[in-house]
Amino acid sequence: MVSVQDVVSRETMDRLTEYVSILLKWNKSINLIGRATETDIWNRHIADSYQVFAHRPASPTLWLDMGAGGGLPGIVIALLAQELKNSLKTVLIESDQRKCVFLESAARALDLDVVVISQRIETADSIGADVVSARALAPLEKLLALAGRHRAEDCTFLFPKGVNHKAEIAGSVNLGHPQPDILLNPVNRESVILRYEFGSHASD
Ligand SMILES: C[S@@+](CC[C@H](N)C(=O)[O-])C[C@H]1O[C@@H](n2cnc3c(N)ncnc32)[C@H](O)[C@@H]1O
Repeated sequence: MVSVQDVVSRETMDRLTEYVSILLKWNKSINLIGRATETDIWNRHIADSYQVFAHRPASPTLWLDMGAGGGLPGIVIALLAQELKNSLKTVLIESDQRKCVFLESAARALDLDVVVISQRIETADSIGADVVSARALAPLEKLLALAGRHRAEDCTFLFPKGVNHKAEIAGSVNLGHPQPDILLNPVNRESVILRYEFGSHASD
């Protein structure tokens, strides 16, 4: 099993620990993560989010996480990016206003370069992101349509998906979408990360 502790600095680990503590505190009043997953939060949520970050393209500048919920993976990505000291801005779109209050509060407490947009993805102004992620948001065809309106010409999509990913991919390919790379997720053998690359990202 991959342990986040083994791959990030002590300082980043402390900041992740602070995020976990804020998330668990707010989870008492807002449903940010399933109660049953609280005791396994490092594996089920933090390490799982780390896997999305691990598959980023070279030097991303604007990362959009759609349906950010409690900041998984968006807040974790913004935290991990600080360690690399490259200037990544992270945009989180979330339609639930209470979750947006949480996201803004967590980003402030952790001093992160994060913009929270409290709107539906379908109606938000186009972001022009060079990375778009979404975890547990929607079926693949819908994700592709939502991400498509927010991407820059050169862009990478990273979508964690579960056991039904093969059927979802087949359905989307039938509708004319490209075949994604299927990246194994060492944290959870039943899940994968689907990667789509466009423009210059396709030739990286
Ligand atoms: C199942 S939760 C997943 C949250 C987080 N990504 C995670 O993995 O824990 C889906 C989130 O997407 C938000 N959401 C659903 N449809 C949306 C839309 N059309 N625009 C913006 N947010 C949306 C919901 O409010 C919810 O917080």
